[in-house]
Amino acid sequence: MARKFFVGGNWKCNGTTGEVKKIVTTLNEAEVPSEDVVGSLILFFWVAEVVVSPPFVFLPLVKSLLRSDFHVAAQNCWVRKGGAFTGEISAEMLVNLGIPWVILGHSERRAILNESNDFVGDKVAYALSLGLKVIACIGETLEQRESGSTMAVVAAQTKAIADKVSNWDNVVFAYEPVWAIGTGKVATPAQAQEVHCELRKWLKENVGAEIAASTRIIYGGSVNGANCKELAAQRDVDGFLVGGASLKPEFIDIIKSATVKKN
Ligand SMILES: O=C(CO)COP(=O)(O)O
Repeated sequence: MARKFFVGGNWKCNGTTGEVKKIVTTLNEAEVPSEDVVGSLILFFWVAEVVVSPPFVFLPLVKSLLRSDFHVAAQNCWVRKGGAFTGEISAEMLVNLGIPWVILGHSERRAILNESNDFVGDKVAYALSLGLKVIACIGETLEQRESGSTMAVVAAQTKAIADKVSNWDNVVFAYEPVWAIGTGKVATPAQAQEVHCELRKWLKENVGAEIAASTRIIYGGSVNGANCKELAAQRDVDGFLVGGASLKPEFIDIIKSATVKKN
């Protein structure tokens, strides 16, 4: 089955009510290839799945205003059933609010909040068990890349998730090299393709050929309107997780890169 191009916008810890409304208006007015609008068999391969991820407090507002062919994601959720965990948001709450997606294991949470591979694996498994769809983030630091351990790091992060997942239908991997996040230093198309290809190979060998072929691996790290086309042309790049540029109108151009022909 063809992997549908996926574009996620991670708004991180940004925005006021006014700014959020402005971004949603821009998205709602954009003409992009999308599921519901196109909706025909002939153009099926052409469409993109678009998911935006505002901070928790804006989720209900964004969900209520956003066009129906785009979806929303939370940026995190608690690892198990909710309860006495002050300051946390549970997966049950996301389900209750009708939030279909959640981003888990973002490098900012791994690095700043000390989320371990195991902890992220548990979160992914729990969120999936409640029916949430998960964007699972993985990626190496500059130090790890320079010491030649990129694939070992990415494989260990993936294994901690794979060990706890049995149904892969609702999993998208986001490969986000830490050195490319928010730095303006984007991975070259060849660097992105290399890791995506290796990761797919890892999935084939350790999970199964079918799952490796159908699971989307998207790239994140300084993606913008200018560099998205070259990246989108890479065979194993199935879309993007966009930070800074997802707050700007150029996010629309990034969505449109879904139509770029693969090399
Ligand atoms: O972390 C990211 C998306 O999750 C990428 O952020 P930037 O696009 O701002 O580099």
